[in-house]
Amino acid sequence: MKLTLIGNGIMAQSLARGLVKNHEVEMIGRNENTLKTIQEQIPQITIKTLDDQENIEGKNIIFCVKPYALGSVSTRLVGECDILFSILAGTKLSSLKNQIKSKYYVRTMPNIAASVQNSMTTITGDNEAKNIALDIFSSIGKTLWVNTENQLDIATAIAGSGPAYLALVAEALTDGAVNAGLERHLSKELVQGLFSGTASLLENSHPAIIKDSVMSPGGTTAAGYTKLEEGAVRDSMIKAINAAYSKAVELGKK
Ligand SMILES: NC(=O)C1=CN([C@@H]2O[C@H](COP(=O)(O)OP(=O)(O)OC[C@H]3O[C@@H](n4cnc5c(N)ncnc54)[C@H](O)[C@@H]3O)[C@@H](O)[C@H]2O)C=CC1
Ligand SMILES: O=C(O)[C@@H]1CCC=N1
Repeated sequence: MKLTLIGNGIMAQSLARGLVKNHEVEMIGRNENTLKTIQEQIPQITIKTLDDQENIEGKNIIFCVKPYALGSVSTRLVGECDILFSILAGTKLSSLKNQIKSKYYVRTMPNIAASVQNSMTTITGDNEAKNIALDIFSSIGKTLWVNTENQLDIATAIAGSGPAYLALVAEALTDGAVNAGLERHLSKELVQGLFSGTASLLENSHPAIIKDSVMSPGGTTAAGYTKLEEGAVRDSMIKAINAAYSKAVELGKK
């Protein structure tokens, strides 16, 4: 299947890197030089600059611009596409329907790990396009179909924004090891291994069980864990997800 990405930013490039393995990929952007540089890095894609009257008739579009650019880009699109897949945070299906003509509409929320084919992508929209959507986004990682846009907005907070939150934890742990006296390159390697091993454990174990099985009475883990509770890490995580979700809802009202 041929897929047309509109936008050439971080996410369009991440998606393209994964999608080229199984699909024909066209990338439409504003700047020819930027597109050429991207094509040098992902030679399988075809590139095209956005026309003032860009014909999308019969195409399968993955819309990858910033939410605020929906209005200005959509006025340049003519014709009716087959399926419009949007990755825009917060932007409602109703808003897409008002501004871009398509047979079917799908909202998706991938994450930056699409670039290494390990995205966690949440999807909702027209049921007629469900199987195609799951098939396309499965080629860049795991997928989860949900039935409401509200669920997708919550998924945006956790799986869309989540890499930034986990990256913060990874960076902080690394700094902690450096603070304790370990060389940075060794600290970094340890944290990479830690994340990968813990991700494997999480496939089959509840987080609380993992925590309980690590924490010995009066041991090192308990000593460190107390500090995390003092720093309200759990409370901060819950508040972060709530704030990101509220922002997605707010973007949807614009
Ligand atoms: N960065 C991330 O981790 C994720 C981002 N998203 C969503 O992906 C979308 C793109 O985000 P990024 O790739 O991070 O942003 P970016 O800034 O890297 O890319 C945005 C793209 O939109 C284009 N664009 C902006 N205004 C335009 C206009 N007026 N006319 C034509 N093109 C225009 C830019 O040229 C660029 O190609 C956003 O809607 C965001 O909500 C979704 C999941 C994860
Ligand atoms: O920060 C944002 O708004 C986008 C959506 C999810 C990840 N990045």
